Formats: sequence, C-alpha cells, structure tokens
Amino acid sequence: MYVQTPAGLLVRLIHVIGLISWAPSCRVSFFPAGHRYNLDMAARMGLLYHPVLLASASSSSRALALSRARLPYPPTFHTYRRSASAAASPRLRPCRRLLPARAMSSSETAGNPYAAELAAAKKAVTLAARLCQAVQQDIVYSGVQSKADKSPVTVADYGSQILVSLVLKMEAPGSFSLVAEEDSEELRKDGAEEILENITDLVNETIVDDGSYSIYFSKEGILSAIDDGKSEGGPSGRHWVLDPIDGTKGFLRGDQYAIALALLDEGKIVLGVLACPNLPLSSISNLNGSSSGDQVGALFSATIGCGTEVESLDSSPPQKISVCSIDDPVDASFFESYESAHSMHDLTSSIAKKLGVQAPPVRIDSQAKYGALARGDGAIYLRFPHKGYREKIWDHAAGSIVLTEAGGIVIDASGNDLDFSKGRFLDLDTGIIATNKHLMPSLLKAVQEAIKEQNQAASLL
Ligand SMILES: Nc1ncnc2c1ncn2[C@@H]1O[C@H](COP(=O)(O)O)[C@@H](O)[C@H]1OP(=O)(O)O
Ligand SMILES: [Mg+2]
Repeated sequence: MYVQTPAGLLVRLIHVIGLISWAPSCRVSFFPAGHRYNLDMAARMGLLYHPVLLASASSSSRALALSRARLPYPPTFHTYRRSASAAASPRLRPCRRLLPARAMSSSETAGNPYAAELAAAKKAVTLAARLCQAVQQDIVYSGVQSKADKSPVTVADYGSQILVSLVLKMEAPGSFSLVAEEDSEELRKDGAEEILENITDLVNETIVDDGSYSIYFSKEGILSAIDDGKSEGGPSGRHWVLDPIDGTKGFLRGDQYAIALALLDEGKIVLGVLACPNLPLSSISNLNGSSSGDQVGALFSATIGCGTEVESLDSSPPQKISVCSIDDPVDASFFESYESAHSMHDLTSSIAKKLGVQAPPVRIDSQAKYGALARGDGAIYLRFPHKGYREKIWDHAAGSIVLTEAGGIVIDASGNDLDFSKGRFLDLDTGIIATNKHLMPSLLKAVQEAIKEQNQAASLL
C-alpha cells in the first residue's frame, strides 16, 4: 500500500504533458552559464527534457532565488513514496528552495587549477545531501530501521548517486568518468519495479524542488544514470570517485553518514568533498560524536596544494581548518568505527594502550571521522577491518585528501601511502591509520607491535 505524494502526481502530470508537447527541435537554454545543451545531449545523458517542466522550473527558480535568504535549515523535501506505516508517521512539511549560493573561498578562485571541479563537486554533494536528509528523516520518524527493511536506504543510496552524477555532468569541465559504489543490476531484476519507481519519483521531485535544472528522468534514464558509476578508475586520466552514502549503518540509525566525492587525476586524488549532514559545525571533541553547538551539517572540501576548508551545508563562509598539534599521546583521543563489525575494537584498544592514550575511543560512522580529525576534534583515526574485507577507493578518497590538506598523514599499517590508482579497490591487507606528523612515528610503532602480538596470539590457537 503506497501513498502518492502531491509532488509526485505533479511530476507525473508534467511528464505526460511534456511527452505530448515534446518538440524535437526544442533547444534547452536554462542551464548554467557556459553550457549549451540540446536534445542530442539529453539523449546521451539518458534524460528527457520537457518544455512544460522547463518553463515551470525556470520561473519557480526565479521566485525561489528571491526568497532564499528567509528559508530555514534544514530544508525538507517531498519524500519517496513510503509504506503505509511510514506514511502514518509524523513528518515535516516540504519546503522548496534552491541550493545555496556558496561564498567563493580562496580555494575556488585564483591559483586553484581545479576551481571549477571543486564548485561542481560541492554543488553535487549538497544536492545529494538534501535527498538523503529527507529520506533519513522519514526513516527515523517511521522506525523503518527497526524492521530490517533496508529499502529506504537503498532508495537514498541510488538517488544520491544519480544526483551527484547529474550535477557533475552538467557542471564539471572535461570528460566524465565516475567510479561509484552502486550499479543498476538489482534494480533491473523482477520485483524491483516498485523501488525503481520510488527512486525515479524521489530524484525527480528533488530536482523540481531545487529548481536548478529543468530535467526529468525516465525509469530507463535512472538505470543508465546509476550505471554511469561503473568506471574502473585506474592510473591514467581523470575519474570522479563517489560513495553516495558512506556509513549506511549510521544512516539507518539516524546517526552520522557522509556523501563522499573525490577526483582522481593521473592516479592521484587531487580534490575531495565530504558532506556530513548530521555532523555539528562546531567541534565534537570530548563529546563522543555530539556537540553543544546548534548548527548541524558540515561540508568539508580540499584541493591539492590549497588546504582544507569547512562550511555549513547551508553555506556559511568557508573557513580554513587544520589538524590538531598534539604531540603527546597522553593528550590525544582517537576515532574509530561505531560498528565493531567494521573495525577490530580490541586491536585498537591495545594500540591506544601501548601509545598511552588515556581518553576512551570516539566512535562515529563514515568518513565524517576524517573531517572531524581534519579540524582537530581528535588526534588519531584507527581502522582495522576484519580479515577478508577489501577496502574500496570511495571509502577513503575524499576523506584522505580532506585530512592531508589539513596537515594530517594517512597511511596503511605497513607505513605505505594509500594508492588510489589500482582500480576500484585499495590494494592493502592491513589497516588504515591517520594522525598528525608529530604523533605518526610513535603511532606506527605501536600499531605494528600490537599487530605482531595479535598474530602471535592467533598462531597459538
Ligand atoms: N564488513 C565491513 N568491514 C569494514 N567496513 C565495512 C564493512 N561493511 C561495510 N563497510 C564500510 O565501512 C565504511 C563505514 O565505516 P565505519 O564503520 O568506519 O563508518 C562504509 O564505507 C561501509 O560501507 P557503506 O559505505 O556501504 O556503509
Ligand atoms: Mg562507504
């Protein structure tokens, strides 16, 4: 039993009218400065442009631009079509708005060779974050997460990936290649029709609500947009690297998650953005993932050679950040996964003990840990997945540059830099550690001793 939202009905109506009135000669002219798109381009992107939708979206864009300053944060959206139980739960009223006009930071202006890519990446993850926030609100209000029904997170995962891919195609210069977590295989199977419809509705409603683009996705367009993320990456050329929702467990719990996007250029990560919708803008040090500050929703961004910045997802001016300068482990605290299935808490506890860390671990989900570390909320990040787990590049690409450009160091437990040029996986079988340059030598020593002891204990069993 599903409920059709009014916005869903509107989008469908516009679709039908648009199909009737569609004219092959129509040129689309409502796109960002510097771009000209026509229907051939639309066909290549798996998209449909509709004159009626174009007209309505462009006029609403102007109206929204005028009222933007008065709109509250966080915004809410018409949500995906929800189950009857979810529909019965309380929800906030939708509120339409454009993406915030971000203040240009020094990283986006002179001297940054990736300025255009950075602006596109920020816009992409901000739009995706809006979709994710709307879905997470519904999950939390409806209690879906306690029923082992993973479909809402699936809808948000795919929806986020489609929106990031769309914005990058529209706004980022150069050729397009995307290495991303999701593909359309499951959605093409029998029985997936309903979820595909939900994703299609949610994505189209988010685009209409935002008003930046006059685009409508068909179901086939949705499937092909998801498969834009099938690139293998590698050592040559440029590739965007995306985790559409990093930390799905945290997302379902109503806790931390991130939309993590990076740019790989000739085998090196040169740019990264992390949207962390639930991370407080002020420090979370000593608060185990929470903060006394009111403002929530942080956007971290870094470009090679230009440093790391943080701003609110609602577009406060960006501020440069740097890692903490602690040089005595006694004063240090460390981040690790919330989920013990993702990282061995017993091993990290023995590393902390060896090093002399006194504070208890700060456990939060996702690459939000890299962002928090980059602004000095803590001093160390330890990640030791259980044997057999293969790390994917999208789980560390954005986070690692956010940290290194803030003055931090990220290496594997053998002391090697992370190599993002080997395809979709990181080629390592130890853990990943991160800290500042003062603490790294003693941290690496403690890590290697603790691993050795763990291996010796295992060989005795
Ligand atoms: N069994 C696992 N071991 C380690 N990491 C995992 C495992 N399963 C999923 N992950 C990934 O670990 C990351 C979260 O780490 P953390 O627990 O530190 O927040 C996510 O990228 C998550 O995937 P996903 O992005 O699909 O949620
Ligand atoms: Mg992930």
